[in-house]
Amino acid sequence: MNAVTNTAILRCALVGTPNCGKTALFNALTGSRQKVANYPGVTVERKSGVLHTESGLCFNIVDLPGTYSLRARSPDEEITRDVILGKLASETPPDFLVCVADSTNLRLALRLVLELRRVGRPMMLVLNMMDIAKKRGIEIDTNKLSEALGFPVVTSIAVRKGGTDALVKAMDDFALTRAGMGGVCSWAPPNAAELRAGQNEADKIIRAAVKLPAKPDTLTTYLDSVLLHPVAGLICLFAILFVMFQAVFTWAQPVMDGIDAGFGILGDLAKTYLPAGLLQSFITDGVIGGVGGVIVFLPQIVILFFFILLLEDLGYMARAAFLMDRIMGGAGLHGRAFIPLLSSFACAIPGIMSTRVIDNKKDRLTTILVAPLMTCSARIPVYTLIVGAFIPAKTVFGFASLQGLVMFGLYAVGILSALGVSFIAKQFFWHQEMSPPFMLELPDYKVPSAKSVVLALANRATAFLKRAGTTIFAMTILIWFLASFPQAPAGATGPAIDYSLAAMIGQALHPLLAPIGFNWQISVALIPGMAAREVAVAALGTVYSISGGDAEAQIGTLLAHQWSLATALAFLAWYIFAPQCASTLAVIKRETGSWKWMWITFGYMLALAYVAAFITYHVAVMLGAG
Ligand SMILES: Nc1nc2c(ncn2[C@@H]2O[C@H](COP(=O)(O)OP(=O)(O)OP(=O)(O)O)[C@@H](O)[C@H]2O)c(=O)[nH]1
Ligand SMILES: [Mg+2]
Repeated sequence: MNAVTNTAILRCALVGTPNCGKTALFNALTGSRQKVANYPGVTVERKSGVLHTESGLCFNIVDLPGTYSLRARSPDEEITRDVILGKLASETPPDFLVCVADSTNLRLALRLVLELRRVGRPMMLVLNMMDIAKKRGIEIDTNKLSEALGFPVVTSIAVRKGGTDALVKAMDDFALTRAGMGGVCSWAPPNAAELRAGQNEADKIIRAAVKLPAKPDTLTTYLDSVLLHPVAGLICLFAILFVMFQAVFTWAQPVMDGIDAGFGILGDLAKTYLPAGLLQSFITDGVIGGVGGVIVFLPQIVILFFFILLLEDLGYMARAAFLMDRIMGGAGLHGRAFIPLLSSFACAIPGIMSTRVIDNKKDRLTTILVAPLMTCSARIPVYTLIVGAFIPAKTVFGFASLQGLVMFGLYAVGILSALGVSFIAKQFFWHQEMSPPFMLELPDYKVPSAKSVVLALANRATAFLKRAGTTIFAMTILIWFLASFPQAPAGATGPAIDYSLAAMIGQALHPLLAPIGFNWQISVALIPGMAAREVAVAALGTVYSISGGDAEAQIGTLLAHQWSLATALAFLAWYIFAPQCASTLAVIKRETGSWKWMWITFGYMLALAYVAAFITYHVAVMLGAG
């Protein structure tokens, strides 16, 4: 046996069934901040991190997507299988496997563990979620379990401080006693008899080592009787979504006003202390009018994510998927599409990536095709700006804010059009094939951990601010430059911006966009808006403040004076559909491996955007909103 030197790096992979807490363990061991949530299929990529233990060993830990078996069906499960079997050319195979099991669901876990044992890689087992198992009165004899399995077994609580100490110690011991790990690795898909034998052995081991309580988890059973009820459940789902959107609109307002006032003071300071001229214009019109105009929306984004994170951690998301399965199935969407589509409320990019959990290729493509129609958080600034400027802040039905309702409506149109497009795609591309039945394990409800919600929120907020400071800032500089140069000739009478490059570009595009009610200022905001949707807000802010709008006025007030209601509504309609985000298109190309699907998405969204804006504009004008 080779001796393990203290400088050796040991590669280990975290393997287990979906939702057993692999990523929570990975984060605890390596100090990473990968996404953890209470539903199966959160992790869809391999991620690695490093753990240095007190004894001086160094582990390279790989977190993998969850899987029930090595007979991979979906792209995320294939990643796990390939890493375990060492089939990835780009990656050294793991030295050993750390199997992670949900202690409250050992039967499922052991089936995978026994399958993994046959692969022949050195392995150990971690019984995670021991806190929940204890609370439920599940008793597990780890010594007996280890004896029956033939490798070490330890317990852990991934989400508690110190909850992984025993695991780290066991990993150290394991590495030191099994120096020079390697071993032959082979795997062939098990046949029916082998599968049955595996389940029998798992049951036998459980009988010997586990004592289950007489009473199962009553809280989950009780909550599910309401939340999964075909009628009461749907009512709850819609009530939750309604509260969420009302909150995004009303709770955020005071903080947004505060931030806005802050930028107002900064603008005044810049005006007072900077000499009038290009630098002053750059700071007030470009940076404050543009980037500041986007940062104002941080509170709304934080509130939206707060709700999403809470529901994810609670274990509600998989229930919502279950409830929506019938409706989605009618539109030709697989039940498993729900979570990817829901993640797309945050951003279409992780949404599209999480379609990897869908095993049927056609179902996966349909989901990718419609994911960008879900209202991502980058649309929030655009929607809020227009809704805030054009829809009166009234209370209707005695309790609901009209602006909140309109916002809810915009989201609803996004969802309905996603259902419509998937229905048509199903007919058009794959002639209504039957989807395989929907199977998604429902996780137990868990009390969300305040720490993980706060950390995840901080992550989201930083990401948003970083975007504002990079992409949006860069695009704002571009717009400011285009809108400021060339400068007006001496003796010019009109506003300086009319002589600028921006005006030239805007005027050139205008004939194309005039039929949908867009003026040249909007036209010029659309191209840099491809970098990120919020850029449109920054761009309008910059263009209108350079146009010599009242410097003190908020961009919303300016727009309310400059645009007709019909134009504002057409702009909203455009933003529901427009393929305004280049990164989303790039991810579609990467995930489908073809340019074709990227162009199909781009084309159909552009066509929908144009048609929707056209109809909205002309109907609004006919109704007298022109
Ligand atoms: N109470 C408790 N909750 C835990 C523990 N470990 C994980 N969780 C929670 O269990 C849920 C699932 O955790 P994840 O780490 O996302 O699970 P995963 O195995 O990575 O899931 P996939 O990536 O979907 O395969 C989350 O809500 C975690 O906060 C634990 O030891 N105790
Ligand atoms: Mg995970």
